[in-house]
Amino acid sequence: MRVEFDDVTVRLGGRDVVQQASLRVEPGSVVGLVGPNGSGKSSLLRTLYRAVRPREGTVRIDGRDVQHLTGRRAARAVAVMLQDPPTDFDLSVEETVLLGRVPHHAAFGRDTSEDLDVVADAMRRAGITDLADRMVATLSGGQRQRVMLARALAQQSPVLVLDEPSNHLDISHQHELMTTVRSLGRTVLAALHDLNLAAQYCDRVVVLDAGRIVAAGPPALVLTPDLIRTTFGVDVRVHGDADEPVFAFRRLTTGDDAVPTHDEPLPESSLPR
Ligand SMILES: Nc1ncnc2c1ncn2[C@@H]1O[C@H](COP(=O)(O)OP(=O)(O)OP(=O)(O)O)[C@@H](O)[C@H]1O
Repeated sequence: MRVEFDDVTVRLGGRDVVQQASLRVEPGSVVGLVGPNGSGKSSLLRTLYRAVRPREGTVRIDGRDVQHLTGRRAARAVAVMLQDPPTDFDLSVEETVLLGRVPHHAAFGRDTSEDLDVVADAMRRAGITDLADRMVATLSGGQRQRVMLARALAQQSPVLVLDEPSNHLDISHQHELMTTVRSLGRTVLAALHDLNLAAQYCDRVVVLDAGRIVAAGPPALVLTPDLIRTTFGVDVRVHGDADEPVFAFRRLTTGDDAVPTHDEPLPESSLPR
């Protein structure tokens, strides 16, 4: 399914935390949202799964305004894996992953054998089969995050939203997660802090700064040292191939040139759309 943000502005706490964001995500592509803390990544994503209503603009899935979908249709279309999974779950891992099937049930419907198969497959993909009977509240942060991935996978929605999905995961599970996500063939929007993960696994990256989309395009074209320095205020050395850059970061030290601003021209490739 195609996802479109058309001139979206989000106002929270009396401030426009997302300003006139326009973005088109093609069906089956993996798009990474990157940007400093507070730049608006989560707020923009929240408009897609209707946790926030844009003050202006429209968010569409396959041409339909998400605000006009029924709750059930919206839940079938978009699954969400949040940044900080809840810790107060009084459910087992398997019961939690089964919650992903709810949008597929008729009212008061029971779990079917198909549900159980989908859940088993989702747990296998998320590497948590051996945790199936554990209570979620007893798991580590990374294990809990993988449970939330499995729940989102079990939802079988064509659009998947991941909000900083890897912040509790060790390095191996970070790569496993992104490999799994890429293999699904679904439309994926992921807020990511790790630019190396974004560069390696995303078809496109979208850079937000102070609520505005300042660049969008293929990672190797967008994530230039200049843009990284401007947006994140760090110096970067680029290793690896031109197609698959690997970044090493260094804090700007006193005496470095002043951090440039986005008023300076950005590479042409980086223009949104
Ligand atoms: N409910 C709210 N009320 C008021 N302000 C909010 C609310 N939620 C978010 N904000 C503000 O909106 C801005 C954007 O926040 P958002 O969470 O979208 O950023 P982010 O890029 O996802 O940040 P991070 O990388 O830290 O997760 C921040 O300044 C934040 O403080």
